[in-house]
Amino acid sequence: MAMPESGEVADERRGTATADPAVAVERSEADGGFKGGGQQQRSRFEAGSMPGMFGEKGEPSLLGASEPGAGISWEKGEQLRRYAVGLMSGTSVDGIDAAAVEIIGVPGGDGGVSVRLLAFENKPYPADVRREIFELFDPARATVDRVGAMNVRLGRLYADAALSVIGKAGLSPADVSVVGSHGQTIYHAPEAGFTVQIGEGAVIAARTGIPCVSDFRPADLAVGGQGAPLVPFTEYLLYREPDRTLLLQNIGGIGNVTVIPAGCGPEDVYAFDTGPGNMLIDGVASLVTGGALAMDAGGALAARGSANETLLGELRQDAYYALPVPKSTGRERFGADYLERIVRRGRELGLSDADLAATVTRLTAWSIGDAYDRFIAARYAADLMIVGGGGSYNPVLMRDLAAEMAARGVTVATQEAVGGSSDAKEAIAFALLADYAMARQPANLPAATGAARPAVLGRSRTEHSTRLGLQARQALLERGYSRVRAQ
Ligand SMILES: Nc1ncnc2c1ncn2[C@@H]1O[C@H](COP(=O)(O)OP(=O)(O)OP(=O)(O)O)[C@@H](O)[C@H]1O
Ligand SMILES: CC(=O)N[C@H]1[C@@H]2OC[C@@H](O2)[C@@H](O)[C@@H]1O[C@H](C)C(=O)O
Repeated sequence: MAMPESGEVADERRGTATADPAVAVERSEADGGFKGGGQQQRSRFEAGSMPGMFGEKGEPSLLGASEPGAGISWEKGEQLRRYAVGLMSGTSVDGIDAAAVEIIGVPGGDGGVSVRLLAFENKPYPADVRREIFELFDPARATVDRVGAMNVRLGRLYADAALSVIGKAGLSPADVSVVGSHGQTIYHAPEAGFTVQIGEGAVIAARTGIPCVSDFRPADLAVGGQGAPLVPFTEYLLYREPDRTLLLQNIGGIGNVTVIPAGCGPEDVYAFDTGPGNMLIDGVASLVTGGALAMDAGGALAARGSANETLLGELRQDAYYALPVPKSTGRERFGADYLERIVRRGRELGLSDADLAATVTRLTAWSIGDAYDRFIAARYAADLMIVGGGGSYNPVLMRDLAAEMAARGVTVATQEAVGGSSDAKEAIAFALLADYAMARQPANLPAATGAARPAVLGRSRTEHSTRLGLQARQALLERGYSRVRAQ
């Protein structure tokens, strides 16, 4: 989605936000940052990890006091403060979300970590890039030469997005300890043990001079997980509360929910993909306008139609909804072919464009309520559902979702309403996941992905010729980041 500059958005939203002090997400007055709450709970991941990483209070540091330019600043006895960039390109293929953040705390340490958003940007993909990515979703057209070329082209675009958001945050590349880049998923086949994200990390590292962590998902797949969803680990770190059970619902191309029980440890958190998010809504908007619209902006099309119960009844029968959790999905199931079948059937039933849009919008909302009934309600009564992702900007979808969840006694709020950012959340998550990767700390949640055990995620690329990038990495290594925990 083509978003305005983050500062403007944040300011505008701040005016309308109904900050809920009970939610464990604090927004900095200055810049819309996040700070993790509930960090007092010790966890399996945290307990005893990397003791003495920063020395006892007052002990001389390895590198002395704050070192501007080393990517971090650190004073005696203080916790490590560093800057990181997170890049996310989701299944909607709308572009690159880039977040520059400040991170304080020890990954995997007792005190937890806090993250503050410094700047956010969304860089829409050039039209030809978006078009070609859609072609690469078709395995027959995703030939090695095309995938290889796009891998490098995206690497360059990601690097430029990172440099841009770094500038916007008032930082220079030398200040940044790591870029975490999710990449663009072009195929996701967890049942076959693989997933493919492209956007070459080596290119990002070379072009920015900053170490880059990419390819987060394969390490989880390698230990039996789905490789998705990965954001729940960061949601556990940043959102958990002692007294309320939260559902964090993302509505991107695909919908996914994270269940964060009141007072939970990491082993209690679970998550799964609920089904299509905006994917079908975008698809209908595009199909009925001959490609002129990439989304149903403001839910305008759906608002003019009505959901058709016959078609809905048929779509609800899709086997995905009943599959046991953990589970993840993508365009392989809910992509172009599925959409064409829906539109064909809708036409048979005499539906207008607007009715089709209203029907797939209602289906997305229904799938989230249905997932609650099947996989959550018997275990936890949720206090609040916090919705992020671009779907939260679709008022028709939000209306339908609020109705679904009200029937189940669950209040629905947007990320903005609790001081977060629907746009920036996943990019922030990949900055934090990269920070954990640099610290060689596990960052998957086995209960979310189905992995047999925690795994250190990501593939690191370092630009060795860049003195400051290397220096930043050295500084992290010297503080114990090289310790690999037994798995
Ligand atoms: N103003 C708006 N009105 C309606 N829909 C919107 C609006 N803004 C964004 N969206 C929807 O949000 C989508 C983008 O959401 P988002 O960026 O969260 O997805 P993503 O990160 O690509 O997906 P995923 O989380 O599945 O990887 C758009 O494709 C569109 O459907
Ligand atoms: C394979 C893949 O890219 N999956 C995405 C997708 O988009 C939403 C949902 O499906 C989620 O499972 C995941 O992304 C988020 C960022 C995650 O890993 O948490």
